Amino acid sequence: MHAPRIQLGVNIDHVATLRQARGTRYPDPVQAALLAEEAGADGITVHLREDRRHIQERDIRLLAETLNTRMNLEMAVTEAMIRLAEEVRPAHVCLVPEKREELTTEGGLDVVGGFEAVQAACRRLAAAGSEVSLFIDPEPAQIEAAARAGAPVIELHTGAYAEASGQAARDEHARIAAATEMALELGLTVNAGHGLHYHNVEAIAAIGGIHELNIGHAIIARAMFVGLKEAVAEMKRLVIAGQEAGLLAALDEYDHDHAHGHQHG
Ligand SMILES: CC(=O)[C@@H](O)[C@H](O)COP(=O)(O)O
Ligand SMILES: NCC(=O)COP(=O)(O)O
Repeated sequence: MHAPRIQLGVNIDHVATLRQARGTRYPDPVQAALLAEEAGADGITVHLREDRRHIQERDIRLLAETLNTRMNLEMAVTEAMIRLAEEVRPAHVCLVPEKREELTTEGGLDVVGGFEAVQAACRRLAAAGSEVSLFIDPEPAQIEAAARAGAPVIELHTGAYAEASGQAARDEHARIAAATEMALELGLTVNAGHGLHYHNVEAIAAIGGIHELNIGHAIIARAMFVGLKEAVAEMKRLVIAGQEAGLLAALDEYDHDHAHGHQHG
């Protein structure tokens, strides 16, 4: 059973968090991005927040000129952010919700409630050459609206899964797996992210059909102790191992069903 190798997008926001803590030039997120690429990152994700708490416009412009892989620019659905993306033209733009008082992204984008604005943003950003993804909760209504809005990609919010444990975590995992299956049937590319770390990532990577995982906070935290390149390489090994385990499980299930006469569509 062959599947395209799952991709790892490394989010470098929190390198910038450390820089902004003192207003110094270091650590430079651009340097971090190039090191992450050397360690195997398939892309670099950056969230330009309206309150500029970490990533700055300067970072975005320099990354656009220096990355060897591809930039995934996360941003709110605002006129200012859309105009910046139309100017910078990143390979990918991920539309995310933003509340100034939030510690981190709390929920998925409400595509259903803000359909016209999201659809218009998808059109403008696609016209500028960016591939648009919508950061949404694993909810059927939001997935259907995302497809209708014209986004070719969704990123499933894994925050609830990451915060849960025991049966609740298993339930959230099943919710993400079902959302992935529904989205694939609608022809969407499915990414996932938020709150993933070294102990919960493999189960998400094992979900069949997931194209990319975007992971940041846990990698940057690990880098404090092992260095950024090792932290990225370790996460990439886990993500690939997770996908392989998922493929093997699917193959075992196929062989079992086949041996017992179940026909597959
Ligand atoms: C959308 C998402 O889940 C993250 O990529 C986002 O960047 C979180 O915001 P902070 O990076 O500010 O925690
Ligand atoms: N979209 C998720 C992302 O880019 C990274 O989220 P996190 O790993 O920092 O929680």
